[in-house]
Amino acid sequence: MSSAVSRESSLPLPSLGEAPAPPAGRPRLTVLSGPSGVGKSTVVAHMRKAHPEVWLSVSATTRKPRPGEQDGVQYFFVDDEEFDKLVANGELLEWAEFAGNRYGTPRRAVLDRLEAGEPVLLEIDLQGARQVRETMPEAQLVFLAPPSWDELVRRLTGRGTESPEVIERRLAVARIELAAEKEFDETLVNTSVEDVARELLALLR
Ligand SMILES: Nc1ncnc2c1ncn2[C@@H]1O[C@H](COP(=O)(O)OP(=O)(O)OP(=O)(O)O)[C@@H](O)[C@H]1O
Ligand SMILES: Nc1nc2c(ncn2[C@@H]2O[C@H](COP(=O)(O)O)[C@@H](O)[C@H]2O)c(=O)[nH]1
Repeated sequence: MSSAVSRESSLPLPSLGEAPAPPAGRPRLTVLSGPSGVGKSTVVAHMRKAHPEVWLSVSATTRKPRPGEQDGVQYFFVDDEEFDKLVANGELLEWAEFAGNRYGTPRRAVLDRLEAGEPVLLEIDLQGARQVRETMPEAQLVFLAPPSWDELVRRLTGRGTESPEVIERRLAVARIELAAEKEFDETLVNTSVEDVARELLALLR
């Protein structure tokens, strides 16, 4: 995306508290992906503040916790050996290496929720989204896009959680992820956290 490109969000919807009830039928697995720093966690946290019933899978990762992150809340923080075991034992629904660390979705918790008839939300990278598409083609894939490339760089840098080297690495991956937007069923543009949270909630239901 060129720095000159600016994008607007496109799905006019009711307020966050007024989303329609889910239709009867099959529970849905929804994957939310998008480049690092676009605002996935921010949007999901905003939505879940108003709707704590929305179940979000907690991934396992070999990444070190950032200040304030707690084991079992943002992630299950594991070492390389533990991650190897999760993979070897088939305990991950999908997994990927992203910018030097590994991340994976614990399979059992997701399947339990789906079997109980509850919708499931995964916040994962492009490689993981592609794996889910292969193994669970009924899943809904949602891409969160930045309003512009410059804004993405601003957000990732402004978050202040990564070194300049890691930011460069994540931005290199971001170019690949942005080029894959067409693989997704829906695109939401994160101009306003409030608006996108509402749009995402409507897609989940
Ligand atoms: N709509 C928005 N407008 C301005 N800033 C935003 C918006 N959404 C998120 N941000 C900010 O952008 C930064 C990155 O957001 P966040 O950590 O949620 O991104 P992410 O997509 O989850 O990143 P990662 O994939 O690296 O985990 C945060 O500082 C957040 O406050
Ligand atoms: N394939 C997977 N990707 C995941 C998973 N959990 C998180 N992620 C993605 O990793 C990057 C980096 O996350 P960060 O917390 O270190 O900034 C981001 O795109 C996440 O969405 C997972 O289980 N599988």
